[in-house]
Amino acid sequence: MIRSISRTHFMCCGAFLLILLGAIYVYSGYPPLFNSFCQPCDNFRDPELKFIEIKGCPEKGSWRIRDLKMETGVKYAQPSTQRGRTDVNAVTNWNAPLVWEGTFDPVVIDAIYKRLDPRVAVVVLAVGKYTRFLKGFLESAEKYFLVDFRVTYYIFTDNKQDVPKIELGTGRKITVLDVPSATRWQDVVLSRMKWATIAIDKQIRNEADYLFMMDIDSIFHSRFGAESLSPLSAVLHRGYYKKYRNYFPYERRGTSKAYIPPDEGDYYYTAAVWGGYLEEMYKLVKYCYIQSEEDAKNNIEAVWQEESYLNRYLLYNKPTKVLSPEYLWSDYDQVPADIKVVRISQLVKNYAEVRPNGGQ
Ligand SMILES: CC(=O)N[C@H]1[C@@H](OP(=O)(O)OP(=O)(O)OC[C@H]2O[C@@H](n3ccc(=O)[nH]c3=O)[C@H](O)[C@@H]2O)O[C@H](CO)[C@H](O)[C@@H]1O
Ligand SMILES: [Mn+2]
Repeated sequence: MIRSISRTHFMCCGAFLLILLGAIYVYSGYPPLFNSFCQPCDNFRDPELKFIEIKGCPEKGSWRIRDLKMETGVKYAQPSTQRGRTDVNAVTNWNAPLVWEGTFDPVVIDAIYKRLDPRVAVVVLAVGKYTRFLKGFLESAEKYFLVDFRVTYYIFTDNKQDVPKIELGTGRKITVLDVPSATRWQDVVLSRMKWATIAIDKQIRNEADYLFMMDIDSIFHSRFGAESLSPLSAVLHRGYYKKYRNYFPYERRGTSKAYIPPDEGDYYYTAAVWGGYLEEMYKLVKYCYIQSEEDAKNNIEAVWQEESYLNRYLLYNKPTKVLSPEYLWSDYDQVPADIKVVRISQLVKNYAEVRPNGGQ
């Protein structure tokens, strides 16, 4: 009798303990046990190529931008179901936001995303004479780029001594990494994919939740804020956002891994600004790197280097946010009426002087 009571007693205590532990686990905010810890890390399947295994994601991945929570008491204008931008389309045909000035309220956006406090990595190359662009880029980014967020600029350069000392805001820092010099600009722009892949593996994965790839020859002029964040965000190239898809400068040679057939295509995206979850970006930069290596083995260089692979990837793996050309304009071009704000703009530069092998 005593033995049977103590057995029942023991089982009850055990069950109670299990329930208690389960409750603690759920309340502590951990992801469900049987859900993947690294959702964005499934391998990428290119429709025409064989299975490409791109492994990554050893991270816990508890940070998720889809969490659209806001505190009580935030004061902002009521959103309208009737009024909004009518001169541009603010949604893609796969129902992702297409972000223009007037399609978001910065107060609401900041109230949502500052709570999440993501660690943002910005990867830029400044090889050869391009170190001259660092000062303007960094100083203007400190004024306008994700202000009050944690940002680390990863500067890849062959010229460490030319990296300027810039006063940085709280929570912001610069990490300088060595890369070799190059004799062709084409090699530099393509190498961005390789260095980003390696640096994510070695270092950035432990230091960032979100990653942007950017050109260095640019100046920020206005807010470039958290409205740009999503699992995978790409920017419409200013030169093609009103053009018919067959005029896009996609890679059209069937022999290249970046090939896009005629009559296909959504938008033409620039490779000068793009960003996303660290693991989404890892998949994408590694994809561009692997595909360009494959092409190189066959003596092919895609027509617009990494931009060509990026465009192929994004055609078959749609971005979750598309940013208007406000998120990368150019000082070469006049600003049309539909661009209400130039948030960042590429500088006019003397290509022949600044690049190791000249060229346009
Ligand atoms: C607006 C736009 O669509 N820009 C694209 C276009 O830019 P651009 O013609 O503006 O190319 P670019 O000369 O700025 O090169 C791209 C970036 O590579 C780095 N760099 C380049 C050369 C060099 O000697 N040292 C160096 O550091 C630097 O960060 C630079 O900003 O074509 C390039 C090559 O296809 C890239 O796709 C760019 O993203
Ligand atoms: Mn550029």
